Amino acid sequence: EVRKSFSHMSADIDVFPLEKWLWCEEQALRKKKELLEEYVDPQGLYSVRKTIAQFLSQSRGVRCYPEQIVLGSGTQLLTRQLTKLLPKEAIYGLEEPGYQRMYQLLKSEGRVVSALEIDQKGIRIDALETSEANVLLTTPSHQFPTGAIMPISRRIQLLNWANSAPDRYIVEDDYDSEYKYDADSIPSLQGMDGASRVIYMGTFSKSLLPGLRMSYMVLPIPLLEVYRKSLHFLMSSCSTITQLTLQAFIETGEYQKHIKKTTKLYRSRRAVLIEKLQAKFGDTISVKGEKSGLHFLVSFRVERSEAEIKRRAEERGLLLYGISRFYNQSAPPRPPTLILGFASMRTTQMDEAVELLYEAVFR
Ligand SMILES: Cc1ncc(COP(=O)(O)O)c(CN[C@H](CF)CCC(=O)O)c1O
Repeated sequence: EVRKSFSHMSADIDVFPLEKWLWCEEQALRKKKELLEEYVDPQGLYSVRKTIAQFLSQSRGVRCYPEQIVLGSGTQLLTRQLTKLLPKEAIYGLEEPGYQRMYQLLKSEGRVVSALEIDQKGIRIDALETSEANVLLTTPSHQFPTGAIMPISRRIQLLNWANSAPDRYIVEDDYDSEYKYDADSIPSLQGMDGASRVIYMGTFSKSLLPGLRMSYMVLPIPLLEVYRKSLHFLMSSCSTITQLTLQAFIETGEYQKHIKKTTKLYRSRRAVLIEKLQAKFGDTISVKGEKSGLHFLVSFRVERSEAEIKRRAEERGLLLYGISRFYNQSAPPRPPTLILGFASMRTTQMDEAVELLYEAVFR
């Protein structure tokens, strides 16, 4: 149904290789069921972390030992654990616009958070340097939500920033980095970091399903030592079954196959949707952030406000998300801008969804 088809938070279950996943799950359960009798390693099963470390090295140039990986059921939960490893007087810098749930999480933890200006290359170094922030959360692969891809030059500046004062860290949130269309994949910041300044965050929510709640962070060795001392009491928050199934799914090559297949599918869904939007809206819209990831931004050169467009869409049964949800400490700019996801947008739904969007903007 077309109601949630523009949502950047939803996946398309019809695209998920359920039969293969179930086969992996059955193998895992039959061969390793005794692991379910006990609590496994708080960081997640070593064998699973080894598989993920190998995958990260090949796909993202992340350099780490399995020991440095911590599995967690969600990026937020891992970030909460991370704040307990960092100096308690740390000041957190987040991108503006940025991942508002991370901003809200840090505030709820009583942390000092400053929202920092970005440009078309991602976080601005001058904004970072004039701020008091010493822990920066950034999304260099595909800035969330604008889609900016951070070039190597800016990445080097960022690493220089992190190395020019003590207790500075960069949290590299690499969500949906598996999907690149018209841009070559730039290796991770973590792989360029020679000084244990980068904490790498990843998730299977975008490449597989958010419902699996399988995410991970890669801790630099010094922080791993703090983790082992201060968070040793935590039990793993990820289901052992899901861990074992994911391991089998990666080791049998099914994960790589799925990424290839969905990259092709999402590339074409994205192209067809943009074509239909441009055919319908002409030069009243501008699209950006479509070179990678599972969503892009559309700005509308119209008088109507974002809130008004959202409301009229909902009246017509179409759920929309506006850019203002990602502004934490400043007002969103004009013109009204929406974040349109295409991972769960079937091509058969596009005409209806675009028509409803058009009515919400112009009727
Ligand atoms: C920047 C960013 N880093 C990670 C995740 C993945 O988190 P997890 O599934 O917990 O591993 C998301 C997921 N995207 C959010 C949930 F869909 C968007 C919410 C909204 O827009 O309110 C994200 O945007």
